[in-house]
Amino acid sequence: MFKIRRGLIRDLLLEPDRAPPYGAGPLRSRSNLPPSENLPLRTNSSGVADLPAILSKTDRMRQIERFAGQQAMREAPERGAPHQGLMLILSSPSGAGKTTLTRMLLQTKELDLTLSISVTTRLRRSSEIDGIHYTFIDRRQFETLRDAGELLEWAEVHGNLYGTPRAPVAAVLGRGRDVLFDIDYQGTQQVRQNSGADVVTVFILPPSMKELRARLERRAEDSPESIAKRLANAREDILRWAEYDYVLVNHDLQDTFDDLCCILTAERRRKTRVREGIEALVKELLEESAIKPASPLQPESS
Ligand SMILES: Nc1nc2c(ncn2[C@@H]2O[C@H](COP(=O)(O)OP(=O)(O)O)[C@@H](O)[C@H]2O)c(=O)[nH]1
Ligand SMILES: Nc1ncnc2c1ncn2[C@@H]1O[C@H](COP(=O)(O)OP(=O)(O)O)[C@@H](O)[C@H]1O
Repeated sequence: MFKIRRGLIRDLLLEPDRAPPYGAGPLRSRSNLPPSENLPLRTNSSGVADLPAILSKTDRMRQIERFAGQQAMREAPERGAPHQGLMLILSSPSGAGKTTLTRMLLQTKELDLTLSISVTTRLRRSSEIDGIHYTFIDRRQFETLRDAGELLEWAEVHGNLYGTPRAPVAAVLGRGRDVLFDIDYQGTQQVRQNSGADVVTVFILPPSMKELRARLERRAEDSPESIAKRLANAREDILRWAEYDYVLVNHDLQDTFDDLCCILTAERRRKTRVREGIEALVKELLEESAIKPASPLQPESS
């Protein structure tokens, strides 16, 4: 079962500044939580978390847990070379929740995801750490990287430049590990063109435009002009939903997170991604079934 501690959800929804950076600190195990924390988390109609609460996991997630060993199987040396990792891309209009979901995925160590840290010319927000959420660079540095071919993809979004450094992504994928991307539709198109079968794309929609605006205002990280620009650009973003493999409506944060875990698990188990390991296992099964059973014991002569 993939567990998120209650405090993390509260921090992410209500006090994003207090949320630990990506991947920081171990999660508490559910069995260590006091009983009052073992309650399902739901957000109310205004999108604010009802507390106290937690994300109990449902049978759906227990099924996922049963398959948790598949990553190890993909990498088992005796079953052949490690499979190339997959690229999980999240996109959404600004404020729909992809940064929050990214944090939850990274905090869930069992998922074993590595974030692709983009470079950007945007100004750093107060809640962001250079080198963890983004690497903040100026336009000249960005253009140097881009012109040297060091970016896997890049785009201009809301008047700023964003790009994915190529080398770290290749290194992680080459070790058979999966990489998580928080990039826009333009970047998604470029990655898909270059990396086709290894790419899984998920589009996150807000439940309503009213709620999208409310989330951007509650996040309180951008100027009113910047929020207005993000809302104006949301129309164009939203229209891109059909280009994605999966589309989720982020009404309840826990439900959306659960759905993402299901998508990731199913995609990891695709026949094309586990073929080498399964072929080796099937060979062993066939060899084992061909071994003749030992002959029955002869009765001792008196
Ligand atoms: N193409 C591309 N888009 C990116 C990259 N990094 C971030 N973005 C997108 O840029 C947009 C703006 O991101 P950000 O400034 O963090 O604002 P937010 O979406 O309001 O949190 C979002 O749609 C991100 O997904 C990148 O490396 N490449
Ligand atoms: N399902 C949800 N219900 C209520 N608030 C949410 C939900 N998902 C995210 N939020 C909040 O909405 C705001 C914007 O989310 P964020 O993850 O920063 O969006 P994005 O990265 O897509 O711009 C944040 O304050 C976050 O805590």
